[in-house]
Amino acid sequence: MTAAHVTLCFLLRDAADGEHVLLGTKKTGFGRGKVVGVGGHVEAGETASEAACREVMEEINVVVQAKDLIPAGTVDFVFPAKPEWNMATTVFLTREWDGEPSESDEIAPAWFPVAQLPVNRMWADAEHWLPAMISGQRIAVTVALAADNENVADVYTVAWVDPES
Ligand SMILES: Nc1[nH]c(=O)nc2c1ncn2[C@H]1C[C@H](O)[C@@H](COP(=O)(O)OP(=O)(O)OP(=O)(O)O)O1
Repeated sequence: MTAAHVTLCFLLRDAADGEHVLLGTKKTGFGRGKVVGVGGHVEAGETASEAACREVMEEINVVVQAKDLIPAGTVDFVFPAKPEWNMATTVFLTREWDGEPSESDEIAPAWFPVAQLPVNRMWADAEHWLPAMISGQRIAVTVALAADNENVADVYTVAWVDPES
């Protein structure tokens, strides 16, 4: 599939009521108004790790070092009714960063309990892959969106092997 290469990076921390993940309300561009992961396009000459570190800095003002990124797998978002929206996503988790997440022009971050993700405000596909990745499963997921570009038509998941390990 022809697809833009993007990254997502999920910060994780433990709290009294269990594990929390940092998501954010997208303020601009693709997916505006939805609660999404922090991330964006991999630019020419960048690795996915470099892009993830840059995006967390740009979007939530924290420093994540590439060595602290935990590869979680990939998600290919396929929009059959809108192929120009197709995205090939490299997903990372991290438990280490410097700074306190804060709002940018692009995203308003907030912590959510992993056990209670705000699925009604997220892309409909997120519940099919995000909890599994946060739980430590390394997976390669293909999501086919429905004709409305919102609902999920199909999800296909296989084990993922890190090509860099
Ligand atoms: N079906 C889907 N479910 C989901 O959870 N995230 C999705 C998705 N389809 C796309 N995404 C994510 C992946 C990517 O991080 C993001 C889109 O990238 P960007 O935020 O960079 O796009 P924008 O066009 O807003 O920004 P620029 O790159 O600055 O133009 O949307």
